Formats: sequence, C-alpha cells, structure tokens
Amino acid sequence: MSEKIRVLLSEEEVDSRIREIAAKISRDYAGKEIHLICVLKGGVFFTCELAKRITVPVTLDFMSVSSYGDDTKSSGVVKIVKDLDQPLEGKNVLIVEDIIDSGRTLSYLIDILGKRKPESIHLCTLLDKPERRVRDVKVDYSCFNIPDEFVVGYGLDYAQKYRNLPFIGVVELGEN
Ligand SMILES: O=P(O)(O)OC[C@H]1O[C@H](OP(=O)(O)OP(=O)(O)O)[C@H](O)[C@@H]1O
Ligand code: HPA
Ligand SMILES: [Mg+2]
Repeated sequence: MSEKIRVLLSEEEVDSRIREIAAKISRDYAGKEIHLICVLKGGVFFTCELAKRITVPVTLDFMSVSSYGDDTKSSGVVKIVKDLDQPLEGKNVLIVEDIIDSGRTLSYLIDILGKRKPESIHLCTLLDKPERRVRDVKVDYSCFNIPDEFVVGYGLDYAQKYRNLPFIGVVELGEN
C-alpha cells in the first residue's frame, strides 16, 4: 500500500486564518489572562502558532489524551495519558485542539475539566469535521470546517506520521 498526501489547506491559508482567530481571541479576552490547555499530541503545533499571536497574557499547560491509537477510526474510549500540572480554579481556560471529529475527546475533556472550577472554559480548534459528530460540543473558535476525510499535518497524524507537515493534507491510499 502506498500513501499520497493531497493538500487540502495550504501553509499560507492556515497561517493567515490562525492570525485572524488569534486577533479575535485577543479582543474577546481583553483585560484578562488566558490559561491555554494544549491537547497533546495533535494540538501542539496549533497551540504554539496561536499562542505566539495572542496579545493578552497567556499561561500554558498540557494534557495528553488518546482515542485513535494508530488507526483512522476512534476506539470510542478516551484515555488520559498525561493530566495537567496546574489547577484550573479561577482561570479563564481555553482548550486548544487540532481537530474535533466525533466530538468524544472534547466532550470528555470539557466534562472533567469543567468540574475543576475554572472561571470560564472555552474551546478553540484548528479543524472541525461537523459531519462526523456523535457527541454535541459547543465550539467557540474554529479555524476551518472540513469535509469527512482523514487529514494529516499541523500536528495531525496517520499512524504517528505526518504531524510535522506545515499544511493540512488528505491521506490517499493506493495499491503500491
Ligand atoms: O473528536 P474525536 O473523534 O474525539 O477526535 C479528535 C481527537 O483525536 C485526535 O487525537 P488522538 O486521540 O488521535 O491522539 P493524538 O492527539 O495524540 O494524535 C485529535 O488530535 C483529537 O484530539
Ligand atoms: O482526520 C483526522 N486525522 C488525524 N487524526 C484524527 N483524529 C480524529 N480525526 C482525525
Ligand atoms: Mg489529539
């Protein structure tokens, strides 16, 4: 089996949209501090690019959850691989994700993090695949809606590969 990557969103498109969303977030949180939660591993590239362009004070923490393993289909069970280092009490939490697909990861995260008494909790995603939703999730900031295709790049992997691509691509599987 060979794999080809077709560009869905170019590096320029992604970068310019991240700038727009960062400007909107900076306006919405004017006068406040944002506690960014990067959802590893997929969210790491987007979190860095977004954080660099937000103009209000930012603190960062990392959480690692996994439900896809090396597959293109979710196992349906979200596992915490690494929890946050810091408490959320009284903080304006913004969860940063690479993609919302079935919505299982985010609905689980909002549920458990919401119980830690943050001042507010919102969600920012690079990509949203609304057609595939099985759990309702309120998305506060979304850079792009995409069709129901398995995508890679900008943190997103296929069997752990392609996370480092600077654009969003679709994996096309061939016979050789
Ligand atoms: O909406 P969902 O169907 O839950 O899918 C979205 C989640 O799946 C992927 O993570 P994955 O579990 O593959 O772990 P990773 O970020 O370490 O690659 C992706 O990074 C999101 O976190
Ligand atoms: O389209 C996807 N690509 C990579 N990882 C993912 N996790 C959920 N959906 C996807
Ligand atoms: Mg992830």
